[in-house]
Amino acid sequence: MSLTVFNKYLRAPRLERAIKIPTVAFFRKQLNTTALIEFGKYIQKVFPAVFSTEFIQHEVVGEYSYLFTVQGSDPQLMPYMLLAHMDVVPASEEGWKFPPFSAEEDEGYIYGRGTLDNKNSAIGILQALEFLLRRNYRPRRSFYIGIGHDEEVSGLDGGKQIAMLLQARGVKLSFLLDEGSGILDGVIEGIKSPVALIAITEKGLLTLNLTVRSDPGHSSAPPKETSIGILAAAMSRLEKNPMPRLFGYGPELMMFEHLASEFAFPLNIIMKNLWLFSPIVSRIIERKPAGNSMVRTTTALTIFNAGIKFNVIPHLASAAVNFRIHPAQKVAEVLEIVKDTIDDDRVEITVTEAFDPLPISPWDDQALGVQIFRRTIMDVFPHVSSICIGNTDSRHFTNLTDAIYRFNPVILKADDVSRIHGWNERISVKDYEKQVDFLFQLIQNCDIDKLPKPHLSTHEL
Ligand SMILES: CCCCCCCC/C=C\CCCCCCCC(=O)N[C@@H](CCSC)C(=O)O
Ligand SMILES: [Zn+2]
Ligand SMILES: [Zn+2]
Repeated sequence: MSLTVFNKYLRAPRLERAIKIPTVAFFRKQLNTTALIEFGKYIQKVFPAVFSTEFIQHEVVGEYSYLFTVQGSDPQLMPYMLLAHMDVVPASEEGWKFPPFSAEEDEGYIYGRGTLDNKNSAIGILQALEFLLRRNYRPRRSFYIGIGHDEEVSGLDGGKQIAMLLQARGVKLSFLLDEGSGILDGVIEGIKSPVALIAITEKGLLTLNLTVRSDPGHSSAPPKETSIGILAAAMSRLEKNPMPRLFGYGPELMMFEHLASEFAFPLNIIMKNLWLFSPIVSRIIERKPAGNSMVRTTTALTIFNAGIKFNVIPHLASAAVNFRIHPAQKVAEVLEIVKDTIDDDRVEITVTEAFDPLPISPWDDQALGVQIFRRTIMDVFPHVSSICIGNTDSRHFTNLTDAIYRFNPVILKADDVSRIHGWNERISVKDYEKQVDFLFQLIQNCDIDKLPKPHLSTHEL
């Protein structure tokens, strides 16, 4: 059942009102809890059927996160899970066309923090379910919905607690769908038509704190080197010496091979023969930030702190560097390279957070999740497997399933990727309604007895 005519329950105003609630997460334990509470009240108000249907249980986990258990009518079918988060990264008004929590609509776009990451999924999932319930739909297959409250600051108190609760209950999932990729339109140079990339793994992460201590003193008689100068030099070395190219050593190889037929001649031949051309291809792809993130472990200098007054030499300078680890590398190896690159004992290096790249989810035609996604997006976009360049709450669920997929059915154009965590994050009203439609259909497709026979290759879809 496709939604050609949108019902009022599927339209965007519910997302707009959710965007206006500033559920900002600054650091772990530094969350706008007033807004998180308001968000909880808001979803109860606008999704009454979700909260009152007798076969749906809702629980508040870790004070602000939500877990919904939708009891299907057939207990023989293995459940699945839809995951999203309500928290957002901070946004200052500077640089935005409209204030980031205004949800202003302009030329068909809703502007605001969380429109892509990730209130579009949180509200979209609940909105699709609310609509199904109002049509008296009772799912056959049970499923869980997790709406985390601290994904942007690690997910340890929200998403992870949900995962632990389900694990303690002995739950096993047939698959899990989270944010983390999208339908790319003009993002990959050389491909004209939109492609739906479903991320089957997720990069690892390493955040380091760098500290330099030196003697404080009067700025009128400065030493040759200060804590700021030493630290700045170390940071600059890290930025000027990117991590090695690893293109072709992870699932991105498969992704580009799958995509080969979407490229025009001669790129299609080149992409089909990456065993030979990957050194050249990686040099082309790395020129843009999103492409670079596919090619290597990325290095991002994100925090720099030092000094209190213009005429005081500071004792302490500290900074943070955030690495996103390519699937072919591990934390330990990245740390070794960092130490060699900095090569200065005066720079104290401490690990703030670290985890290796996530396991690769099944991508064969037999995997239920794959069949469902094929079915749900088949008529609209070709799809291929990919890597999620950011991190998601789904990484806390590896004990519940090996089939974790990261995909938002939202069209991302070339300039959209930088809007995520950046200025002018936005979603078109049309795209949001399509996302709800996708979720509405996906829930129903999970109940189909026999899914269509898989196609042999992705470009046939
Ligand atoms: C050849 C070019 C290919 C380019 C592919 C780019 C695909 C981009 C598609 C979507 C954007 C990625 C969004 C990732 C979602 C990340 C969610 C998030 O922000 N998570 C936080 C978690 C912090 S706790 C570790 C994060 O910082 O990653
Ligand atoms: Zn997110
Ligand atoms: Zn994010």
